[in-house]
Amino acid sequence: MDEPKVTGTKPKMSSTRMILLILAFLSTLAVIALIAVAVTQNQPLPENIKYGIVLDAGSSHTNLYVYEWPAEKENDTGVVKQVEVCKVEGPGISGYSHAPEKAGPSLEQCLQQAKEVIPSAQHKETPVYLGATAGMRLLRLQNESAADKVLSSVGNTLRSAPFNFQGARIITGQEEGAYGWITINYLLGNFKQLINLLRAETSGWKKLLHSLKSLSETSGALDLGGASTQITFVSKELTSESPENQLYFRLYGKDYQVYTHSFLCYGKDQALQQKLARDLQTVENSLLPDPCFHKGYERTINISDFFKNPCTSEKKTQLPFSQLYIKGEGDYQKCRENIQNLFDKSNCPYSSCSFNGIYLPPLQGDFGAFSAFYFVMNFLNLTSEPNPLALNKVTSTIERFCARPWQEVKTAYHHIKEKYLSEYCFSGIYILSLLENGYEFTENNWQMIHFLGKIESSDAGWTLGYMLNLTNMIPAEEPAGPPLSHGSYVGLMVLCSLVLVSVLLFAWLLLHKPKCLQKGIV
Ligand SMILES: O=c1[nH]cnc2c1ncn2[C@@H]1O[C@H](COP(=O)(O)OP(=O)(O)O)[C@@H](O)[C@H]1O
Ligand SMILES: [Ca+2]
Repeated sequence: MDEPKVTGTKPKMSSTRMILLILAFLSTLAVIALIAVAVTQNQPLPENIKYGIVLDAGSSHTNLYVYEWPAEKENDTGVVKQVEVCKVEGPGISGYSHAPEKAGPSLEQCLQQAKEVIPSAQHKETPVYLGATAGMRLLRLQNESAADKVLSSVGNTLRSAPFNFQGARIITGQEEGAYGWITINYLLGNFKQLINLLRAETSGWKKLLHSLKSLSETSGALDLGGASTQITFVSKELTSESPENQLYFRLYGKDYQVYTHSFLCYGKDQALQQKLARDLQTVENSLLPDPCFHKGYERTINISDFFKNPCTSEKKTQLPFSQLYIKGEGDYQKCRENIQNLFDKSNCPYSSCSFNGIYLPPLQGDFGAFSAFYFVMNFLNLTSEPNPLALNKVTSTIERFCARPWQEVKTAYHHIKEKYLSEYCFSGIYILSLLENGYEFTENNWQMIHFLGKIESSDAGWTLGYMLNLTNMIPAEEPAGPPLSHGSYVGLMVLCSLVLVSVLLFAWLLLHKPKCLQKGIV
């Protein structure tokens, strides 16, 4: 008798199917286990936080900054952030020249605040640096021994704090410019290489695209203080005509040729002193009508100490009065012409200059403008981002603000310190003049300037760059490390697993040959 053919082959087919089914089941289990292990076993370790303190001893006041970063990642870019800022009461340390022993104790309140922010177990290992800028540069020129005494007083106070004292010194204008440039580019993520982008877990697409755009670009830095101002940017001019303005950096495996210059006496407070010293050359009596102050505003100035300042001493004249009475006129145009005289464009020994015969290569790329550039423009509502205002809009706003009578301004902004409020008109016009007449920004590249106070949670300024450099946190070469972040690693594992499942499914479909495949429906 013939055995029915079908019954002999049927058990063979179903055993293959069984094996495939078991395989598929086991693979799925394996994939689930793989993902579970990846998620649980590869959790980042609890972070060990480090701290650093920098005091910015500026001409007008001192700020203390506390920074923190995860110890394991200190060579990565963009991991250090500001966690505290404390404004020291009273004047800048150069204001203690008549009582230097009081300069140090003035810092104590802010040091106390730093002690509360940083866990006490870490006080001893936390470095503290003090950098003094143009106020102390001027004091050193005027009275070197007074400057030394002030520095030794602040040094003594910092040494007696529980932190790791690393020095109190006057930084050069070049350093101030360079560290400001490093700070903003570090915070903007401009030093990030592709590998860091892959590691960045928190950045969204927008940030990623921004970083990609700026992979090969950096932002220039414009810093306006009370006593000096700095301009720093990457210049594409290969040979520099003025070596003292040229800096070379190798950061995260890339070379940067950076132009920088610091103009002493061109911070906004000293620029006002310079302007008044010029006005005093032509004044007929002790009454000075001043177009840079609001109509109705009056101020009295003591002449006796006025010309002791190195920024005004060249203009010293004998005057038959000891006090000068300033009366505001609120006239934009006259003030602008007045301020313009501070920028001497008459001689340039190079192919191009800013002013006073100082070399300036062609302006390049975006600029971050911070410190008083930001304070003043922010007060005037002229910091609009991401679409900066056009130059003519900026000019007309400042013109209108200067034309407002002082009584009206005072009433409208009664919460603002009179010292600042009375000078926003002058400062606004000075900023325009410095950028337009001094550096020759035009309406075409004005919008490349971005007025910024903070980047994420950190203030724009030289202090962060100073600390990064002194703690060796910016390596010349890109640090080696795990190429992927925890998030990217898990993501990749999931992706691989999905591919694996799809392949297995496909194999099963091929072997199983469901009817729809055989008929060519799928
Ligand atoms: O809130 C503010 N509004 C206007 N100006 C401000 C404000 N805070 C600080 N400033 C000014 O910013 C400038 C900061 O200069 P800084 O003290 O850093 O001098 P430096 O950098 O030349 O040594 C000073 O002119 C100070 O008056
Ligand atoms: Ca400053």
